[in-house]
Amino acid sequence: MAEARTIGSLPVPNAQELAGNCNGPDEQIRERYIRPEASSEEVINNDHGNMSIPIIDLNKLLSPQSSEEECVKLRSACQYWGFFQLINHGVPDEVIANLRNNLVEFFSQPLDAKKECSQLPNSLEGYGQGFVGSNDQKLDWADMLYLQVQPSDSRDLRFWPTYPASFRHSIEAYSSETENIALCLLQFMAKAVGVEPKSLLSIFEGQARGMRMNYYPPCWQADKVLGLSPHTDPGGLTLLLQVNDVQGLQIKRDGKWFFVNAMNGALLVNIGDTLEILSNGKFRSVEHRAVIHPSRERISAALFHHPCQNLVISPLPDFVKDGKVHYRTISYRDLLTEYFTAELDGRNRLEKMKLEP
Ligand SMILES: O=C(O)CCC(=O)C(=O)O
Ligand SMILES: [Fe+2]
Repeated sequence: MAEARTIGSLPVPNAQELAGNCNGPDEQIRERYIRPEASSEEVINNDHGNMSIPIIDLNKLLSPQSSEEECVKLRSACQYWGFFQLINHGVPDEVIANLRNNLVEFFSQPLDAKKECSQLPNSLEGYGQGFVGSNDQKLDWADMLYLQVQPSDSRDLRFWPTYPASFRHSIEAYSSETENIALCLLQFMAKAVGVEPKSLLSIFEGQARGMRMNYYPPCWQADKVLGLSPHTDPGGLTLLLQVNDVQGLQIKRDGKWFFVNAMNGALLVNIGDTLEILSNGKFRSVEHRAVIHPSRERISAALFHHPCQNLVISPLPDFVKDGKVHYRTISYRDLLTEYFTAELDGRNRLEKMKLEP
């Protein structure tokens, strides 16, 4: 997201270092990291039946005998959950394993080594923390490495780690193996709701993709902090890979948080704001957050698919069959600027764009 390159953020401590220095019962967590909502809101941990997020099989979508039935599941997943676990996605195990190993190794280096790819002033690309706009903003218990990965000529290699030696190659391989997954899903999503597949495809084909690799250090008072504040993703589809075996993603449904048990080998897919608006609300961009483990680090990698920077987003005519437009028009640039800087978090930003029924 080009905006990530032009938005300056206030410097804040490195969370991994902070955690390393204060991980004992005698230490107080700094005030700016204390988040009462981390433990005050109800969390559903039940992973059975209609309480668990849907599983979609890409193979079944692609085979003529099962496609229609799987499309019905996909439609329901996009309408009611905004999230699903994608299995049989075709990304080779080895490509995922290499990325996983390299990420674990990258984050386990001493801080000085990671600082070789530090964010620069006025940019969120590179190694550092998420956007911080004021000195009293609450802080997330996390560090990140954000890279623009596609198109390949937009890469800024200053921020691409050179250690481990195979890291750049791993990101490249993962990025190219996942290239068509989101585009393919978009076509099935359109088909599932009776819309011409080209309508969504043409908006995302060949556009920018960015990868946000999140590092969540453990915290002995894990229920007092948050790894990633509640938010919705701004773009089209996000492919989220849980890198190690520590769970921590929660999504909001009917006012309650649901703990997601990411399946090993699956990719978590979620819908971003742009897709909710384009689909006139048919597909839902769902609020999610990351929580912290008391004794183990957690790593995740989110691959964001963006539309063209200059896109002016409004519901597509194919999705406005009943004649009612439910969202205001907004440029993607403004949407991104709001994502990075606005005070509104969670779904509130998106709610503001809704027109009165
Ligand atoms: O770490 C996670 O599970 C969530 C990451 C996420 O939502 C993001 O990077 O936008
Ligand atoms: Fe997200």
